[in-house]
Amino acid sequence: MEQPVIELRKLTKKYGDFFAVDHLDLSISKGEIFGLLGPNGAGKSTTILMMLGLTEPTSGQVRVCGIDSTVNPIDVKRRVGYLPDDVGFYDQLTGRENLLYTARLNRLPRQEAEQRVDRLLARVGLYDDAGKKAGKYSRGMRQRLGLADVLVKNPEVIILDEPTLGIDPIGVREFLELIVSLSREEEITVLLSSHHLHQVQQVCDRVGIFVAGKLLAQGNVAALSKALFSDKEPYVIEAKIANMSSDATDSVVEALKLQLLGLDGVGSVQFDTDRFYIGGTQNVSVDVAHAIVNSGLGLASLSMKEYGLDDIYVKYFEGGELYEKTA
Ligand SMILES: Nc1ncnc2c1ncn2[C@@H]1O[C@H](COP(=O)(O)OP(=O)(O)OP(=O)(O)O)[C@@H](O)[C@H]1O
Repeated sequence: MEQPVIELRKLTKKYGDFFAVDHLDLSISKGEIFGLLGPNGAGKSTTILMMLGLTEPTSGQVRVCGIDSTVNPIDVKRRVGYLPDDVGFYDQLTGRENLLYTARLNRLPRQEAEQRVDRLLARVGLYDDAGKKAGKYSRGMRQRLGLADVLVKNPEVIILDEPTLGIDPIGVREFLELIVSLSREEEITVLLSSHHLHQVQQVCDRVGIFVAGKLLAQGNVAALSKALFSDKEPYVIEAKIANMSSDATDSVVEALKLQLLGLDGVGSVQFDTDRFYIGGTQNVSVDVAHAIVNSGLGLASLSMKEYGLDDIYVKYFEGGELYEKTA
């Protein structure tokens, strides 16, 4: 198997007795867009600082592009573009001059630098504003200029720390689309740290849920719900019965409950007023629909709930109730 581009092993950072990052294991492959999702104070920025070699781990290992960030931070810096939530530019210089300055710091020959800078300005949609002073850029424009700035050195990895803070919704969408197309076209590995669930969900191939210094789970949304809700039933089907009026249907409902409970993958069946709630480990909606119709009851509607990132968010980030069924 190809070596991961980002690899953390038991990575730990303590401040006194406090674990800011607690034995973190994580592997990110080439070209992957990985979302580090966690509330404020979870330890995301500390983890990023260790990846960049800007702060030393208390214990554990961090390798980026096969290089130990703690031992060779300068080599890592050459290959990694880091975009913080607010990039510092020279406000009196134009967007283009700022990028050319970065190119000079990275020792790009002048002609190559000019060509690359113009290509990048066009790529991030700032070509027409390239002659404006950076100090006059909007927040969204600054972040796009920031992205062009990290791309000047042709990085293998881009690390973005809350890159969309303070950008309006259209700007956010454009920015995220840009990240995805860059990653796909140039096989750049992306680590996106954020506490915005929906943004992470929109663009990331995999997500890691990071709370109190620990990675609680990682994977795509389906894998995450499985990992985080394995104690629960991952599927809940709600079936609403039409014309529930007669007492005569009580016996039908009772018989149906037993029949539904007998279906493969069903763990629980509840009935309340005019609807069944069928919980289980599989999506059995077709079987449920057949059973209800065959019992002679009318089926008004059938809907299925799968645990998704929303539930994860409520559970881990807002401390609320996960899911409540009417008893
Ligand atoms: N230099 C430091 N000294 C002591 N504690 C620190 C230091 N830096 C960070 N911490 C603590 O470590 C924890 C993790 O902080 P970190 O900034 O990594 O979180 P985060 O997930 O990036 O949150 P945010 O989104 O708010 O930046 C926090 O409780 C923070 O107070």
